[in-house]
Amino acid sequence: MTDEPLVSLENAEVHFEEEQGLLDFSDPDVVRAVDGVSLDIGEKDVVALVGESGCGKTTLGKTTIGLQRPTGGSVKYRGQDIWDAKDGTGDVDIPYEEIRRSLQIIHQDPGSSLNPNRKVLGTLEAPLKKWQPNMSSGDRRREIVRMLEEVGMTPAADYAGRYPHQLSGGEKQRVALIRALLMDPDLILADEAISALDVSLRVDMMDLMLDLQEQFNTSFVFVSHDLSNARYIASHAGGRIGVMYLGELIEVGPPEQIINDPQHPYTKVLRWATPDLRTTGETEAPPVRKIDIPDPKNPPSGCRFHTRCPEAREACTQQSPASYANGASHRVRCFRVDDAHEYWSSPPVSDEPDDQRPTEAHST
Ligand SMILES: Nc1ncnc2c1ncn2[C@@H]1O[C@H](COP(=O)(O)OP(=O)(O)OP(=O)(O)O)[C@@H](O)[C@H]1O
Repeated sequence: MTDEPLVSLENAEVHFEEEQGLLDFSDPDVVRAVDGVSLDIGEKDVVALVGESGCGKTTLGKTTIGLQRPTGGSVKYRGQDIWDAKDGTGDVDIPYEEIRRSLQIIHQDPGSSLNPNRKVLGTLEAPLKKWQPNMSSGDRRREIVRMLEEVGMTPAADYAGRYPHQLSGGEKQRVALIRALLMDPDLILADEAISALDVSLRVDMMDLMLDLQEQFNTSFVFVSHDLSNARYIASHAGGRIGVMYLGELIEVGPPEQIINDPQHPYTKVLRWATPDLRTTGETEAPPVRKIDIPDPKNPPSGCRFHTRCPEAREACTQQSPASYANGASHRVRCFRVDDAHEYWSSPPVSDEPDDQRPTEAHST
């Protein structure tokens, strides 16, 4: 990693206002999809984002690559605020076009991101024509053949002439991956890029991404709801796992730390919920006080996990934990990593019904 992060999020938030009917005059509900997330991504870095459905992984991933405008905080590419570059405000050192090319995405469903009426050759020629207009047609084709062979789609000439419906799910995803790589990106967001594939093909696809990541010196943000897959990618790439809960990044660190010695009680729940990662001492019952996930439109006050957390104390209901450093590359949003915090002298929470507790929305 160089000193300047490739992408840097500072206190980023994305709050979505729910759509309302014309004759609804009340204030719209707001979903806090991403809240107060700070994260640096370096060159050749890999961050696997995990968490339950709806916790904000995709929104955070899209914010990281400049596809989602944050409603608060900042997102910078090599020190350049992405949205200042887009809007032409302030001193723009890196043009938006350059940022757009450098930050790419591959989607969960490659079928819908490939034009059904375009052969593979046409799909892959488009980015080269746009970003390398001086490249001769022959060189373009040579490059595409080389990439198809690289990802195991041989004979390449045969695959180049196929339409998306003539490809398997894994082959479509490989074409989407080549298309992103042909832009010569610095960072690729792989948004649940393997979840639609047959289980037997997922490891192959992850291995391919790891190979290409290494070969092209690309950084990856890998979004997954599966902690095992996140561990596989992050540990093979020497990267990190980031755990999200209700819009917040509650723990981020090296995979072996996150899996073998998680510090946030919610990370322990995720590990418990992943059968092949459960440790022998773990119980049959999930390590939570309550199963129900709170409504992201009305998240709990203080620590968002306190309503389910078996370790929660009164302090957790009142204050939102900072992101504490716990070693060089490990951060945790939980008072328990701060030996001096008043949490330790505060009484355990009583299990009164949630509706008797103040929420952020009600208490402000
Ligand atoms: N464009 C939008 N408008 C309104 N709400 C949105 C929008 N996009 C996402 N949300 C809401 O923001 C929250 C986070 O969604 P997001 O898709 O980022 O979560 P996720 O962790 O990726 O979920 P999943 O694993 O189910 O894809 C959810 O409550 C979702 O309904």
